[in-house]
Amino acid sequence: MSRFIVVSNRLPVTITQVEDQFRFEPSVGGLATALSSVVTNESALWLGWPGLPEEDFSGQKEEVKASLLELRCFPVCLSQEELETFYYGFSNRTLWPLFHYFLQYTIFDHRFWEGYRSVNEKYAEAILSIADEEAIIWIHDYQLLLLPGLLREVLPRATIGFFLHIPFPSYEVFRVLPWRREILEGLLGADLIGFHTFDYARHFLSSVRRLLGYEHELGLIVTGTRAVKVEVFPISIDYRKFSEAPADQEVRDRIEKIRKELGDRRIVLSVDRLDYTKGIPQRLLAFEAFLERYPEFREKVILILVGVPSRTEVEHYQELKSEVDELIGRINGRFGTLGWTPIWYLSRVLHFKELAALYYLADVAMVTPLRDGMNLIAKEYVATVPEEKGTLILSEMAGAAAELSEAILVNPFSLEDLVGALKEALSLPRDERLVRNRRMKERLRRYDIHRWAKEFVQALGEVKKTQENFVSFLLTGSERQKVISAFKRSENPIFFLDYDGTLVSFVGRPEKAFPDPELKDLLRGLSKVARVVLISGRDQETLSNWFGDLPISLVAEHGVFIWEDGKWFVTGDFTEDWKETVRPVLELYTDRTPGSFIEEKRYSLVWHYRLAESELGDMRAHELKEALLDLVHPLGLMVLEGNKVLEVKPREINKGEAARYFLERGTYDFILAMGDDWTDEYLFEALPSDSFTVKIGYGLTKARYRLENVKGARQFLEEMIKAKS
Ligand SMILES: O=P(O)(O)OC[C@H]1O[C@H](O[C@H]2O[C@H](CO)[C@@H](O)[C@H](O)[C@H]2O)[C@H](O)[C@@H](O)[C@@H]1O
Ligand SMILES: O=c1ccn([C@@H]2O[C@H](COP(=O)(O)OP(=O)(O)O)[C@@H](O)[C@H]2O)c(=O)[nH]1
Repeated sequence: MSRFIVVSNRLPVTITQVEDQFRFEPSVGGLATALSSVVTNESALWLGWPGLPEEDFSGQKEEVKASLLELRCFPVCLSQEELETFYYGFSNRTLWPLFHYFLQYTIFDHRFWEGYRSVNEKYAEAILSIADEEAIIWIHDYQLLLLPGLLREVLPRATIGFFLHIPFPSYEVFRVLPWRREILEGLLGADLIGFHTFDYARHFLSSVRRLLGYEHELGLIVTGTRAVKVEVFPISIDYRKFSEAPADQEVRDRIEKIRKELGDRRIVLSVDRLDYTKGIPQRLLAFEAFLERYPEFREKVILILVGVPSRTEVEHYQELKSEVDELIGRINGRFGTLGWTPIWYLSRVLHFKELAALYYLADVAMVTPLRDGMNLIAKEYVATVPEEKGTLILSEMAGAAAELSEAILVNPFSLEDLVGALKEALSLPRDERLVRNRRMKERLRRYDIHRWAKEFVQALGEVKKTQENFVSFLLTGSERQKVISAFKRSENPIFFLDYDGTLVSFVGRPEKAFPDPELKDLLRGLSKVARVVLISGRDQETLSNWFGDLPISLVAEHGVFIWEDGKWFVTGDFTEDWKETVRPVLELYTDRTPGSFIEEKRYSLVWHYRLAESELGDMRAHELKEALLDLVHPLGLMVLEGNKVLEVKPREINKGEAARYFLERGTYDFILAMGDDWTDEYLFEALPSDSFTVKIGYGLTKARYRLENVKGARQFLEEMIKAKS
């Protein structure tokens, strides 16, 4: 069994076939390049696709597998058909364009989706063959969005991290995906989800909230069953490897050779996979416009354009290739002279040393994608180029722009911006270049790829610890029997039961959550075997209308009123004059938040926002709470935060105080309390330590136990009745 497993669609090595020999070469692409320096540990294994359809090596599968295992790579072999639907289909004709805001290129095809799901399942099976609950599994990128959820079903305790290398689009774009919920649920199988930038994380959190209804606090999402952390980790590079490359003899020789060929011409460098997200045609058009507008630079500048063929079976990539070829031909034909070709075009993969030589030589690197998750070329260039020499032109739409703010930042859709940036970059004084590069180099040196990986893995461990605070025991198995046996032995038991969210589920309007006949029977049954106190935030009238016919006690408004022997009495000397001061503030927020409304109780005012648009509701609730804090304190009031409600009420009223009223007037040898939200935490906290306290649902709690939902709570209470009969 392996301890640390990295999973990505592409292994960091790709198989290529030369005659009947297989060669294993490093894969190109940011992810493969970045992570290859992370999986170095003996017990680590990298699982992924080796880059060729399995039909191409079917006769030698075992041999290939063995060679890959020696490199600590565990292959997931994919057939041509699987690649069609999973890789060229859903991954690169649906998710890739959609997540990069190319809606016009996005195809929604059910066949692609089926293929995507089944290949994700195939990955899950492969992982399960080498991992158990103790494993740390780090999954990468958009090809495997369902994998965390699939693994979680089988390994509920495993440590699973997920990192997305491409942008997560705004909710308005993501919402068009027909399988948007499945995708989010798949991701939420992870313990930690990482993004390159704060904006991507923000977009993800917003989609989770709007589509699945899960809130978050400082990036911690609490679903019905788990806590998942969302964090920002901008990927970096192996800084040392790049900064030290120019000292390597082979790199020096290459530099020398190119320099000789170019003389003192200035170099503008452009390196990308040939991908429509990279803004290559726009860059070429800008270079053309630059030569046109500034003739003094003709013959003095060369654009070296490296375009690495990529995803060549997808039509938009083929179209891009033709477009780039044509543009280069046109520009070279238009401006070229016998001694000067304006654009040198390399349409192949360059190896590290070739690339390093170009980075070293380039006066300007033009990194102007229309959208890019991060873009490592920008970082590699800054790390390699001498500090007094290079200038980086960087697109605002690349994740890297969030860190490399000393670059000349451009909007890649603006020809004017691009042309102006080229002119500025080629004219920047030496000192200015030095200052800018030093700052960027220092940042990359400190936060390199090792730090990135280390911080992610560390954060993964911390999430696991945070989760422990959430997990009061699920009330199952022997623990459940223990509680039931204690109840069976008791002679004078008491149950404190919350109503909404505990005995009935939430609905849009509170008055609609009335008790069903089964619940009434359940409470009647319970009242025969224990003293039952229904302890709620609801008003007196509702509670006595609904439950007045049962032999149970009722607590209304969190403890203001108690119903015993068929009548209500008030538990303290409360006033309501404060309402005139507080009500206008609540009204102001109600007017500003469609869907919200005020509920007036005898001694409290409640602002409900369950029906408001979720993000707006949360934002307004936050603002309202702030606005109320200063106001309520001198009035002896407090603001209580419940489930999509804010309640203003006298400070001394809470469910804990209400429970004390009963405990001081009787001797009980078994105390059970059940509740689902913050108002019930006062109850859990106030009870003696040997009480049996149960939180319904998942969340931070003082309760000893947890039950998953209303259904589970009712089932448990049924068992309690049976135990005594
Ligand atoms: O595997 P391919 O389909 O050939 O594509 C190559 C890789 O492209 C993408 O790279 C992304 O990750 C980089 C590192 O985090 C980031 O700098 C860049 O902005 C992203 O586009 C893709 O995400 C990888 O999965 C591919 O392997
Ligand atoms: O000829 C090339 C072109 C690119 N790369 C590597 O490919 C990666 C490209 O990563 P980036 O994040 O810029 O974009 P991606 O291709 O992942 O979208 C970088 O690490 C480059 O060093 C390479 O090895 N040879």
